[in-house]
Order: sequence, then C-alpha cells, then structure tokens
Amino acid sequence: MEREYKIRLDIQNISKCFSMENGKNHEVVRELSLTVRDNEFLILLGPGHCGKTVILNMIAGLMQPDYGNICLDGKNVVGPNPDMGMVFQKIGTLPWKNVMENVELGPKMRGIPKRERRKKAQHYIDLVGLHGFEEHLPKHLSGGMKQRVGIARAYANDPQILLLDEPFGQLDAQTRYNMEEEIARIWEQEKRTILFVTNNIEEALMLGDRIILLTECPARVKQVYQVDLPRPRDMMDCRFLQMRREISENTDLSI
Ligand SMILES: Nc1ncnc2c1ncn2[C@@H]1O[C@H](COP(=O)(O)OP(=O)(O)OP(=O)(O)O)[C@@H](O)[C@H]1O
Repeated sequence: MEREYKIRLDIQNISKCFSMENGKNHEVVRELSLTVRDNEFLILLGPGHCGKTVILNMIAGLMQPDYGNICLDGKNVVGPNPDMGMVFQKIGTLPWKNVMENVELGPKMRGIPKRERRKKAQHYIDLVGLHGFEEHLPKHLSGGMKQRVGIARAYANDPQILLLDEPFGQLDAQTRYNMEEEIARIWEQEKRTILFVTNNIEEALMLGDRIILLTECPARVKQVYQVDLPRPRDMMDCRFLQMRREISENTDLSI
C-alpha cells in the first residue's frame, strides 16, 4: 500500500515565457508539476540555465507563472510570502550588521520583542555552529560561515518552506562538502520542508529524500528519483554510486 503524505506545496502545470528585446519569446518553464511533502528534503536538479531559479522565484511569489497554479498549504501563492524563506547562491548578509543582527532581522521586522527574538536568533546561530561569532561582521567570516548566517537567518523567520537556490555553489569543494553535511544535520535536528536547487548530482544524492530531475531549457520534469539511502549518506556506498551513474546517464549534467 502506498504511504500517504501531507502535501505542503502543490505546483500544477506552470509555464513561463519571457519576451525578449528582439521580439522573440524565450520559453523557460513548460507545464511543470511537482509536489513537496511535509518535512521533505526535495531536490530540484537540472543543468545550468535550465530555469531552476525562475521556478524558485515563482514559488517564492517573486514572479508569476503565465499558466498554472502554485499552492502553499492549499492557498494560491500570489506574491512574496513570509512563509517561504529563501537562501540564495549569492551570499546575502547585510555587511554593516553583525551575525546576531543579521539573524534577528526577520523577527525584528515582524515586531517580535527584543528578548524573544534574541533567544530565537541565538538558537539558530548555535544550530548552524556559529556560537561565539555573534558579534562578528560578515567581512570577518569565511564564505561557508556567511552561508551559515544565511541559513540561520532563513530558519529564524519560521518559514513553512525553505527555498535554497544553489546555496553552496560559490564555495570551494571542501567547504561545500562540509556545508552539505551541515545542512543535512540541521535538517535532521530540526525538521523543515526544504526545496533545494542544485546542478550537482552528488549534492542532490547527499541531501535529497527525492530528486526531481529537470530537462534542459525549457524546464520540464524528466524523472523523479526516490532516494532511500540511509543518512548520513556515504558517497562511496555502492547504492549511492549506482544512483549517481543512473542519474548521470539520464542527463547532460557533468559529474
Ligand atoms: N527576467 C528574465 N527575463 C528574461 N529572461 C530571463 C529572466 N530570468 C531568467 N531568464 C532566462 O531564463 C533562463 C533560465 O534562467 P535561470 O536563472 O532560471 O536558470 P538556472 O537553471 O537557475 O541556471 P543556473 O544553474 O546557471 O543558475 C536563462 O536563459 C535566463 O537568461
């Protein structure tokens, strides 16, 4: 018997086309449907420029699809929504604010009293492993640490869904690997529904419960993979390697 899942995000048949300056249309997303389950770590895996960020922007309500529907907990997404927390590839800390001030910014803007928001911010700073760095300015942090601030900031906003757009794409290989382990640990410790975009097969397999493999532009769903590997994932595990080969043979992504 198939397990029943609570669906948080329901995307039905979305399409997006841009009008270009030369008068032509650029179709970026075509009739794409997917669902994200409660507390799931879902991966959107696709080649460069296939439309992943456009999909995420539509989910975040920053952009409207031309056709189709996006529902969060049964309600249509019609604009930017505090229930969606975004972490971008480009590290988005405010340089003049220290770690604590960056993390507590969201709760502060929502009018949460200082004591309460400090407590919340401290909880997430500790969770991402930045205890002791509360007073540091971003310029005194490494790339990986800045992304930890971004993750803590997104969590401190209490979003229903975390949207992560290639958050480790600009990090060196070792830091990236460490951050993958970290985000998996954080997710295990404090379950959230996560939609994570990447063009890296190993990263997808390290993190995902399911992987939605996209086609080249215009993005459509090519295949859905259920990843039933035990956590923490082991890249040398033969089933890991087998899935990596299977996905790799189904795509033009390089690994
Ligand atoms: N506002 C826009 N107007 C016109 N074209 C756009 C716009 N936003 C994105 N595009 C185009 O849509 C295509 C997909 O872009 P998108 O950034 O979603 O790709 P991606 O899969 O996230 O790429 P990458 O993996 O390189 O980050 C690109 O060709 C891009 O130029």
